[in-house]
Amino acid sequence: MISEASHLHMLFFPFMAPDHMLPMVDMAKIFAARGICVTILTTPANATIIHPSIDDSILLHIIPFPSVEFGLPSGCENRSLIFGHDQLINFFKALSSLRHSFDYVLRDLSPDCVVTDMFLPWTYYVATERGIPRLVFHGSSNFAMCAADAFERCPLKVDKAQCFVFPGLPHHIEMLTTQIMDFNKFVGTPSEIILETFSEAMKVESKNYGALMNSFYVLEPEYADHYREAMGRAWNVGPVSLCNKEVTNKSTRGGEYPSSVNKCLKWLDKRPIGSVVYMCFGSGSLFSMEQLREIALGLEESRLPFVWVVRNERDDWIPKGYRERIEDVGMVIRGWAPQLVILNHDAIGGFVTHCGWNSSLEGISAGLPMVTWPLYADQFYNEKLLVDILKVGIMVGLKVNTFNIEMRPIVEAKAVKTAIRRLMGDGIEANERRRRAKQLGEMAKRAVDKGGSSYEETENLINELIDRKKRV
Ligand SMILES: O=c1ccn([C@@H]2O[C@H](COP(=O)(O)OP(=O)(O)O[C@H]3O[C@H](CO)[C@@H](O)[C@H](O)[C@H]3O)[C@@H](O)[C@H]2O)c(=O)[nH]1
Repeated sequence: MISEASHLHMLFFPFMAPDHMLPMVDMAKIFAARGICVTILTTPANATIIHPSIDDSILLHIIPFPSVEFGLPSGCENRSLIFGHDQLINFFKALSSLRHSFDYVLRDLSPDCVVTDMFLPWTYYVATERGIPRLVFHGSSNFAMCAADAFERCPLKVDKAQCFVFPGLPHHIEMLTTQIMDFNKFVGTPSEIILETFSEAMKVESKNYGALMNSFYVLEPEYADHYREAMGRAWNVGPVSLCNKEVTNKSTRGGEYPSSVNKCLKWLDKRPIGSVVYMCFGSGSLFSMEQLREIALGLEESRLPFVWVVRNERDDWIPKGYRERIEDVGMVIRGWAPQLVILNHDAIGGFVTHCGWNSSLEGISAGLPMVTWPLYADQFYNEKLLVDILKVGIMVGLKVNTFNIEMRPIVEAKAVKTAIRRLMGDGIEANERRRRAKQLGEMAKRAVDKGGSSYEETENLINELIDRKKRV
């Protein structure tokens, strides 16, 4: 039946932010590689980021983005360029105004289905009015989705309680209330726009055709099942980043081939296998100067080789004489790092991550044990999965889920050093963690290979859509 795939047309419309665009473009590539006719819908500035990472098998359809009309600087079309609440509100308003353009695109291209981001809930209504099924992409793990759902449904949320036990989940999961992402805290604050978008997304959640998950069944089987029982149909087609096989694919994933790739590879090639720690906190996480200084000292005191990605632009956190002292052991990358290239280099032996879902899954796919350092959003859920369920993580011990840099307790250099040394050590505990991580990495690769669970789930969805197309 898959030979009929070329007649099927899927339209992908990612939310414009690196953490959502990267996996959705990977997903689009996975379906294109199976012979589906795939179009990615985006705006001019985002098209220049996506273009280097796709080939002719995928069409890019570009619609204008009304930045200036909504009080944003010209060309400001991606959440990574948004500063402050006013801009965030304007960005979401500008996004909603794309409704009409989206409708015209559906009219002109008549795709057989659309895959759109959860942050674009209005796409459900537009697609439904045109009789086109909408698949949603959330960007989170099954575990995080189920935990968030259990929390939202629970009438017994008590603000002052220290601990929250998630009702109805397959495992006994408890977390400090301060670690839970509670959108209700946004009521009456400038971040209310996120709560509104989230509420809109939840309204259509059970009406969607289903969800495309960037995960694989055997990673979190109880939660993949629980998601389907509690929230709706879903296809686990990941880890999607594994579709980037060559170094060039891995490096152009965030846009142009970054200049740091060759420098990084040269540096890593000189290190022994499994000896280097890689530390990165995702596409948008910034730290206070004090925290950066503590990290810098902790890395240095660990006496282990490291690659550390720093997104802050200021550099007054750099301790005196630091650059010279670490010259032979450490590499600090400012801005954007070729993460997939680094994680999959033999020299890397451990990953310090903020537990964004993409990074968590990329670490799993690379077979690496991790130090977990969650900051906000779903990251504390992902930490639970990595540490308590999969047992491949060591917590650094953060207890407050907050976007506010100043509200975060400081992790001191000594704690950074201790966590890293435990991660990279060669005692029984560290070796066991390493063994499990390696095993998960192999499972991830098997899942996306022919006959694996993600390969099969992708095929099942394609066949179902082909059947549907024949019926309508
Ligand atoms: O220098 C960098 C930094 C990031 N990345 C890539 O960017 C993505 C980052 O995604 P993620 O690890 O999920 O982190 P965030 O950017 O922080 O992601 C946001 O979106 C995720 C998916 O919804 C959530 O799980 C997180 O909590 C939320 O912060 C990954 O693919 C990385 O490989 C790079 O390639 N180079």
